[in-house]
Amino acid sequence: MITAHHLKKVYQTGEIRQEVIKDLSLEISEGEFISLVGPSGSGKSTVLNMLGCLDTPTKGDITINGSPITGMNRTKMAHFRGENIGFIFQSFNLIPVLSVYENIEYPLIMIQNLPEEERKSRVLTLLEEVGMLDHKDKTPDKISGGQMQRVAIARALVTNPKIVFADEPTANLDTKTAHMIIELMKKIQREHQTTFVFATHDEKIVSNVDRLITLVDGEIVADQRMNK
Ligand SMILES: Nc1ncnc2c1ncn2[C@@H]1O[C@H](COP(=O)(O)OP(=O)(O)OP(=O)(O)O)[C@@H](O)[C@H]1O
Repeated sequence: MITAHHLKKVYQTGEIRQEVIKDLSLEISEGEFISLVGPSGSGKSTVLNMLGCLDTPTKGDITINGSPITGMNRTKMAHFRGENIGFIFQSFNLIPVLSVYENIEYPLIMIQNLPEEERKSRVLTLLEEVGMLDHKDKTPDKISGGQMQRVAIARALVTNPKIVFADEPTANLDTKTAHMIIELMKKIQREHQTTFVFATHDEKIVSNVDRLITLVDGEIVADQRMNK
């Protein structure tokens, strides 16, 4: 479903040139639940952003669901991302002036011709699924961090993406809430066959993954499939 071949990423900031990813190849199958671990600065976010169409590699090719995404122009890529990919961020990135319901509904505004009833039904189903139906009219400042991340998960899923990337989704949460968030993502992966790829520092919270990819200095140093 995702194939990345010989990815290279160089950041150029003024005079400083930093080769963060040198030569990374990776294949991800449909429905996998993958954790990308590694020390700070090892390139986890860079890899997620490239696979998730938020950034482009300096060199190399990425194909998602048979579509070559490297080479797409920005508009085409944004469109592709909107239809195929969900994102969850460390800092939740909810819109403060919108209610929980409206935050989840927001990505659907980008999808034209979606009947009002379908829109409403998707949002309500997800609110139920992430356990936030009772809080649907609150603004983000009235709910806890764990609840904000539940809303962000629902928002990432509302477009029915086949792939969800999560960048340190539990970093701002206590250990118990972090476990609950991972369990929730796992449940959604089981029920919807959504592919999840999440980056984390914390190997303790990844006991439930199918596959653990370890990155050091922009290179995959281990790629383990976990037996259950
Ligand atoms: N937009 C950018 N411009 C310049 N350098 C960048 C940029 N983004 C990341 N870097 C550098 O690339 C390296 C890898 O960063 P990246 O955020 O991908 O690592 P990470 O493993 O996700 O780290 P962390 O766990 O701290 O989030 C770091 O040295 C970082 O400073």
